[in-house]
Amino acid sequence: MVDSVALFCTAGLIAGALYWFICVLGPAERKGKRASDLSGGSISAEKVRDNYDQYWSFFRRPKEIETAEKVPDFVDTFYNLVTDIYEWGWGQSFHFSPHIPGKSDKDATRIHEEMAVDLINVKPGQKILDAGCGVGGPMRAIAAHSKAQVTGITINEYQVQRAKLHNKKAGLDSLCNVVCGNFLKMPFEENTFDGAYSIEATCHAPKLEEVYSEIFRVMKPGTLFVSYEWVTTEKYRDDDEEHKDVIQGIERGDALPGLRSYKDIAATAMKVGFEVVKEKDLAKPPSKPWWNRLKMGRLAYWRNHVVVVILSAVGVAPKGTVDVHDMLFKTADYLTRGGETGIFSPMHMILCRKPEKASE
Ligand SMILES: C=C(CC[C@@H](C)[C@H]1CC[C@H]2C3=CC[C@H]4[C@H](C)[C@@H](O)CC[C@]4(C)[C@H]3CC[C@]12C)C(C)C
Ligand SMILES: C[S@@+](CC[C@H](N)C(=O)[O-])C[C@H]1O[C@@H](n2cnc3c(N)ncnc32)[C@H](O)[C@@H]1O
Repeated sequence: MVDSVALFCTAGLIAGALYWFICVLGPAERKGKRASDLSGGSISAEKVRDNYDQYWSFFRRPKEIETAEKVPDFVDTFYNLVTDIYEWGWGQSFHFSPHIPGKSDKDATRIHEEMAVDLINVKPGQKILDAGCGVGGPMRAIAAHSKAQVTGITINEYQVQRAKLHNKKAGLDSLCNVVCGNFLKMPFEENTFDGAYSIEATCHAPKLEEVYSEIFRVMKPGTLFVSYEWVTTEKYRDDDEEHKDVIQGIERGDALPGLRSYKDIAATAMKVGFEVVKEKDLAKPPSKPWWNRLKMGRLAYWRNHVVVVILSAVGVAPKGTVDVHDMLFKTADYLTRGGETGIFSPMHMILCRKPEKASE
């Protein structure tokens, strides 16, 4: 009798601990995405592994990535694979921000987002564009802070669903609108927006010129656009094998058709007709390292790895989730090396104005 009570209690304890380990521990945000909800985005569970293989095949045939028309599909596949893992392990804002001593990661993220909308100087009620909006973390912070009407665009249908759900839950759906589409060919009339911003998203465009000229087209004359760009810095040397290895690692783990040099950003903005108001690498001192958060998370990544392996084995998470998680695990390391060596920045800020007159 005593033996069976002990057995029952032990089984209960183990089940409770497993539930806590898998379902409760882990989400980056309070009430955020749980490990037990990991999916392949818009891809059905049984196709996740195939899509992961297809993602990698782009890198085995780099010419495919160079063919600009294939890139949006490749990026869409990537975000089907990673969106849930990002939300679970990072939160609703898919970008970096400088570490701020004494502030939480959540506050540092929000401050970095609010800075973008403060730079473009918009008034309550004005219409602004978020080019590459993810699941809308920045959009909600920016709408709440500025009271502007934000329209986000993302290539990934699953992100649109997630963003709309979050907007509604946050009570911000009257200020935030999300559409599925390609930022290289946006479904908006010219001269529509009173401002635009893009946070760590235009790096996915095969040609920066194409996305900048499209953003330029939909902005009203005299309005401002700010972008936080992923770039190689002046410290990057393409004859240094270690540098090349780090940058290639970042490209492969983050669906990038090719990282650009910081020098190309302002040149491209001017080429499409923008006037450059300000340009600054926000990662440079006195900013504190943006990669601190990635490094500090290492213990949690190991725990996440165990959780993902268990959930895939029992069929709760799609097969292939372990591979996707491993890919992110590796990219975290490349990104950290990029930050520590100073050869890479994910926050090269450029602020541009569309001139009042085309000839200005
Ligand atoms: C701007 C882009 C995405 C930037 C970041 C939001 C993501 C880059 C690398 C991602 C992650 C790496 C490690 C993952 C970890 C192994 C897992 O357990 C939990 C999620 C990670 C922390 C994940 C979270 C998002 C990133 C930091 C790109 C794509 C242009
Ligand atoms: C790293 S996420 C950043 C999301 C958001 N800015 C944030 O900080 O949370 C990059 C975003 O760019 C979007 N994106 C990439 N290429 C795109 C394209 N061609 N058209 C529209 N969106 C695109 C992705 O779908 C994703 O939402």
